[in-house]
Amino acid sequence: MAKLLPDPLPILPFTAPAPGSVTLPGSKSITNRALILAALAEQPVTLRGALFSRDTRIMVAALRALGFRVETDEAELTTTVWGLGGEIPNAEATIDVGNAGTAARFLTALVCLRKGGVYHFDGDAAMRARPIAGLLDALAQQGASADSQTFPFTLRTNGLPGGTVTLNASASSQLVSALLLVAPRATTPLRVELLGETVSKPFITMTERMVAQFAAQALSDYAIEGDATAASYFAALPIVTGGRVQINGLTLGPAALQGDTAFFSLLEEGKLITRVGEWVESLGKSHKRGLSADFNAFSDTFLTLAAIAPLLDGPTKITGIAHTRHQETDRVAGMARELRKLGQAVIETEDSLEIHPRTLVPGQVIETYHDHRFAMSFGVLGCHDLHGNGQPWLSIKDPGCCGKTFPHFFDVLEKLRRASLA
Ligand SMILES: O=C(O)C1=C[C@@H](OP(=O)(O)O)[C@@H](O)[C@H](O)C1
Ligand SMILES: C=C(OP(=O)(O)O)C(=O)O
Repeated sequence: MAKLLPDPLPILPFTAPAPGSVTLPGSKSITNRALILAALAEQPVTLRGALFSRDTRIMVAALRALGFRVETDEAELTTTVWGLGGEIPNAEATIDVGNAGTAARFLTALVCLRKGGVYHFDGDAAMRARPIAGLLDALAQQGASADSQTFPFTLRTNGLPGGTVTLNASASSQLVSALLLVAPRATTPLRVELLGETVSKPFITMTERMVAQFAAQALSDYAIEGDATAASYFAALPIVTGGRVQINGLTLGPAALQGDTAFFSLLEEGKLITRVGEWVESLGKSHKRGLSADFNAFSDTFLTLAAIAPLLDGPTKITGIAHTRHQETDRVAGMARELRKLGQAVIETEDSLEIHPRTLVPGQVIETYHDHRFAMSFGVLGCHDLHGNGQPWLSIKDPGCCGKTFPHFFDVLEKLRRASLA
């Protein structure tokens, strides 16, 4: 467990360039998919390099509530799930999905494999506003019935007979991924016909590839990549502090499962960073021009760029992010509000933000809206030495909310700062 942080947490700026090394936590998206796929396997599967965070603990607790045997070893970063080949042991369970989108969507589809099951789902207040209706509608076409189209709901399940279902996944790609994860266990082939446009497409490809990995052979071990979204904060750090950071555990290239690695290419093409092996290096002051990019395919990283946009020359324009208004919080509105508090000029549309850098206003407490990405993104901005004397000028409210995906984030940042002074 991460140690208790002061709330609000003043961020100590870096007074020297940041040469240091970080090891990424395991990917949230891969860990929570692998937990589901391991539960569906015919044999025990051990996940290695697994993430231990609020979202993955929620998934483990839910699998146990459903009757699966799951053993975790946090020191070793391993989790073993005794797969039951598509059987869901418990016919009735109460499942708390917190604010984990992956758990919410994937478990809703998983329990439908059980004939005659009754499952009571609920989550955080924020989850009650997040999209699930499209998935419930698709599952209803397979014989499941829910007593509400939003959390909380009780889901009565009837197995997955297969055939064609229609799905509107314009709100979240996780609705598609949820069906794809369980489809191989349907009685006859299950075909998903998508209605309308889908967001966050690389996450659907990740699901397809992982389903194929688990289907190809009876796995006993599965290695989890480092979290590429978490890596975005350490890609941004040298832009803020100068110097370079070594990022261990990031998988790049064609083998990479995570589309969020596109953030690195964006910063490289924008000449904000350069990469040599695992090292990410700032290209220095003269190159710090604002960027324009469509973030639809890797939107979890838009907050990382938006938060450091005040330090870039000229405007930064971020498009393709309307769907993020229905995530942990309304991320577009929240980001505009926090940047304006810091004195920035922000033009907000339904699906975009344009940030025009202005002189930063010190002494602000950043509201985090129970959203880990606000805490971590503005945590990186706070590393900028605004006053030139190493004194904090920005604080983060509820910094512990980073525990959703990266419980030790602020410890890692502080270690890097200390390393920069050595
Ligand atoms: O499938 C996944 O693991 C995810 C899909 C994306 O969500 P949406 O499809 O809701 O955009 C992403 O934002 C989320 O952090 C993880
Ligand atoms: C959108 C996110 O999470 P979730 O899995 O809850 O959708 C995120 O981690 O940025």
